[in-house]
Amino acid sequence: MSKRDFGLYLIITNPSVSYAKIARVAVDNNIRYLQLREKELSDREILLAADEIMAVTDGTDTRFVMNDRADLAFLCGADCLHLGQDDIGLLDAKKICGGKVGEFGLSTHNLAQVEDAVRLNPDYIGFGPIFKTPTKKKPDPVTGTVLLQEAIEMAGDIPVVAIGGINAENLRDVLRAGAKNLCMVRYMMDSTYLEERVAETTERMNGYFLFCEGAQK
Ligand SMILES: Cc1ncc(COP(=O)(O)OP(=O)(O)O)c(N)n1
Ligand SMILES: Cc1ncsc1CCOP(=O)(O)O
Ligand SMILES: [Mg+2]
Repeated sequence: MSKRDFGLYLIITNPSVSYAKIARVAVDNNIRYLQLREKELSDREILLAADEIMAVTDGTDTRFVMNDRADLAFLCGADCLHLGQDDIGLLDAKKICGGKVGEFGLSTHNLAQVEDAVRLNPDYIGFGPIFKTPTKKKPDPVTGTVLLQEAIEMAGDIPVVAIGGINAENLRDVLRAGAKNLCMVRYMMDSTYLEERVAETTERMNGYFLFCEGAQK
């Protein structure tokens, strides 16, 4: 794992427990990025949710990420903004955020997009959907793990977050493809056992990384 990699990335979408509880679990488990991705809420509700989360994450190592919206990221003072292919571009987002938002992540769904994203030097690149997922209303075509491996190689030093359809059953396939960072939206959000799922997934990931280090010696 390179210094820039961070492991598990948490995204909040239709959670089964409160925002404050998720933020507490993220902080206690040293999760570096916690993203608010609520597609059905009003802008006002998103800002209220952001306040609830940042009341817990502020001053910790967990960075609060606003999804899609540079204006809301600026208003709530998010640590990071995540932009998709249909959102405003990174340079425009930086103009809006005026230095108040320190980090930026970009979504990609194929290798051409990864190549473009690398040129913009974001703090991380999301890549997927790796597998079929119902979480996104209009998902891009499934990439599979072979393309994921190529995306990770292409991104070089920039951390790649594998996303889309990842669960406890296929986690090992994603790790075998070389993923050092990944996100499981439904698996984490559909359960009231979030704490257990985060701890167990982090343990499995760290166990796999240690196993790989041992095999290289
Ligand atoms: C870490 C991370 N990776 C990818 C995405 C997906 O972003 P996008 O393609 O813009 O889709 P929506 O999440 O906005 O539906 C993400 N949010 N986070
Ligand atoms: C936001 C997003 N971007 C690509 S796939 C996806 C949804 C991931 O959700 P899940 O982990 O539940 O498949
Ligand atoms: Mg988006």
